[in-house]
Amino acid sequence: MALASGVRFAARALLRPWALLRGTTLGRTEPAAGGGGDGARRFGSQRVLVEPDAASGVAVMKLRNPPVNALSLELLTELVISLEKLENDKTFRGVILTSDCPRVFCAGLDLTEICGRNPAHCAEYWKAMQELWLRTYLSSLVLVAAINGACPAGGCIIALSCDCRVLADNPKYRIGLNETLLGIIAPFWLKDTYVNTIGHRASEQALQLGSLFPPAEALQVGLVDQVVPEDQVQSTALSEMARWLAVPDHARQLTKNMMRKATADRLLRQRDADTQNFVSFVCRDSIQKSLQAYLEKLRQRKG
Ligand SMILES: CCCCCC/C=C/CC(=O)SCCNC(=O)CCNC(=O)[C@H](O)C(C)(C)COP(=O)(O)OP(=O)(O)OC[C@H]1O[C@@H](n2cnc3c(N)ncnc32)[C@H](O)[C@@H]1OP(=O)(O)O
Repeated sequence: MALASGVRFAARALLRPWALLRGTTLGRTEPAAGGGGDGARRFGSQRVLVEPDAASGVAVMKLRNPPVNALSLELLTELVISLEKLENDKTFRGVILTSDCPRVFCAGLDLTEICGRNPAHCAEYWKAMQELWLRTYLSSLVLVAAINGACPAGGCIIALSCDCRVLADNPKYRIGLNETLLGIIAPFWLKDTYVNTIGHRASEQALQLGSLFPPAEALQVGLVDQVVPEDQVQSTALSEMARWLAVPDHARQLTKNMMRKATADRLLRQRDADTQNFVSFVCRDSIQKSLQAYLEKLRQRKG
């Protein structure tokens, strides 16, 4: 597919600077605990743990960037590489995306990547964020999000880019796009992803209010597909996966592409402008002050 190869090309161009991966050990393979054959070997990188099961064709991909899985440049890059590796291996048809950090699925953008940084760094960072979204949103694999913790902002977008979402039933595990509460604005492709999932009116309200939905409300508004007790998140994600994998791949993939291509194309057409817009916005003094104040509040909230 032209679009897929375009995205792959862009990813390669983006990912060529390997120096980016400070201290990563990409491609490392090690036996899973208690594991034996190939199907039980896990691989991944410092911040993304991949547990592949060749027999079922499903891999579990765990985010492990403690304490809160903030989307640092390294984590974004490692996620894209891990996903590409699985997509290129015909053994795999599905990925369950989950967190290795207790109580948090993903805290969204790593605010330290855009606070007090120069415009070039902010641009590089935003391109990596765009790339991860394009990759997940258009992935040929079935992606199921097993949301085992809080899931604000960029974390929510990663979950919404999956095909299906299972959320643990814990009132602290809220999900949504809360950008306005930080004094920032969700870019159009985050908004589009929201609208495609929960509809225009619900998005209009939730985006303006910066709503973070607790599980029952998230289910009601359609942000997640199932809410289950915490100890059943993984098994429910596997059952969901089986349901999706029962459909022939080619028909499901073409249908997914038909549903999502226009939204992705919109970003692909104006990627540079979106990057420039992001950089000039976050580098404003007033926005830097808001972000600093928000980070400070997060730090003080502790304990
Ligand atoms: C055209 C303009 C376009 C702009 C587009 C911008 C798009 C933005 C999308 C985003 O993703 S913005 C980021 C929004 N994220 C949040 O608001 C989440 C903030 N975090 C939390 O609410 C909580 O941390 C949590 C995720 C609910 C977890 O709570 P918990 O009590 O378990 O941990 P904390 O004690 O709060 O945090 C631990 C530690 O981590 C730091 N931290 C938390 N979130 C972030 C983050 N997003 N980036 C960087 N650092 C973060 C926090 O400050 C603590 O640090 P410390 O040094 O240990 O005190």
